[in-house]
Amino acid sequence: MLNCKLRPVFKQAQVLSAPLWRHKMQIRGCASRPATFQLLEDSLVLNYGEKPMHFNYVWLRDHCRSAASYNSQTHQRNVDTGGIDLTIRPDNTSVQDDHLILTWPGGHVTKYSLSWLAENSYERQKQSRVQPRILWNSDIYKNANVPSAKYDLFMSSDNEVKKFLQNYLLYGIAFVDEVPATVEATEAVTQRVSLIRETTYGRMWCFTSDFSRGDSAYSQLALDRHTDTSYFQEPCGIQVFHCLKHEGTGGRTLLVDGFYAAEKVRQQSPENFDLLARVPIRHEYIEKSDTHRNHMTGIGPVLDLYPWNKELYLIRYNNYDRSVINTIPHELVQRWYVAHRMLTTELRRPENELWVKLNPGKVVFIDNWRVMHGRESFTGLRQLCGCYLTRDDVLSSARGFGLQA
Ligand SMILES: C[N+](C)(C)CCCC[C@H](N)C(=O)O
Ligand SMILES: O=C(O)CCC(=O)C(=O)O
Ligand SMILES: [Fe+2]
Repeated sequence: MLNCKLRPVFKQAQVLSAPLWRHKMQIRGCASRPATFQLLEDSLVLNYGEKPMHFNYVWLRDHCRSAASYNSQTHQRNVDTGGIDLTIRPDNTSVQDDHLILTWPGGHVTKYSLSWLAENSYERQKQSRVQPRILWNSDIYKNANVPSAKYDLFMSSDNEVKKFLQNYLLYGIAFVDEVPATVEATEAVTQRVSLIRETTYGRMWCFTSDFSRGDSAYSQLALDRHTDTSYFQEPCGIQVFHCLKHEGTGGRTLLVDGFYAAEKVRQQSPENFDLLARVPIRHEYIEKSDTHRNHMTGIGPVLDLYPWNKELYLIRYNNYDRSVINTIPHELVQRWYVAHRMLTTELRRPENELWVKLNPGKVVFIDNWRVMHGRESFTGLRQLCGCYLTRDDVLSSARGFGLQA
């Protein structure tokens, strides 16, 4: 938050393109910070805090929070945006008691608190992260000693769920221990935080190395680090695993923070990072058997970034399911492979690998938009159950607890 004691420096003259006309007004109340504004052709510039903020007039009318314009019970807009004159400008503008007051042609009055405007400005959004995270390699994660939730408390205490979600948001993985080794208990655990996302694999799924589906997951083979359902237009947000039984050797789970690796690429080569973020590729899942017919494709870049602040929010990385590359013009293909190799090199550094044996009782939640999973080959009977969760509902639960998500 901006601090009252910090007096902002007013340098707007250099930053602004020549205004048609100017109106400056400075308010110095006891509790208020000084605020000045200028009226440009299509926007108002507010100096309140460190950097000038620009508010377009149509935007200001569109975001009016008066009872006529906005239903604060339902948090929904009443204003018909399609009916706002695109050349609208306020007839009168003033700052009083930490509020910006605009009178529009026709007499409608809009009153914004300056802190609301600052909070909701593009300039603020551009500087801030949507999701605070702690990026990790194996040592960072282990040294953080992140506690696992315990089943009993997790099922009865909302505060326990809150702590769990906080860890999940920060690290992209979180564990619940002492869960009864049943599908029902696993399902009950997931329902403390979200809704299950049903897919072609089922709602709650239980699988073993029986080749019941046309996918290498249903074998005893090792699986390299990857994200799941990269062939969905929106890959599943969260994956939950619970190993109900393993009578044999091997089968440890590999976890790698894809964002840690991607940020290493960003530091070493912004060009490679940019290429991975810009070039769309396709993933696919084709299954043709007597019992299952599926053909899914999803198209998107390896790295998805928020356009306004370049924050990474999703990684698609699955060498098994990556489909024919025909979305990259020939002059970029070689460069794309070089960039992809740099990411692969980072993802494969042994120090970035977190290996865990999922024994019965331990349920892991994995952010499938961030953290890659894989497994070691194994022998014997190994039964895993789990599900995918809808990301929107996990984040909604987190926000319900007041967490930033
Ligand atoms: C988890 N479960 C066994 C149900 C499905 C596995 C899907 C595997 C697929 N290759 C992918 O990466 O999406
Ligand atoms: O068997 C495992 O541990 C995980 C396999 C896998 O990658 C998956 O089911 O998505
Ligand atoms: Fe997988």
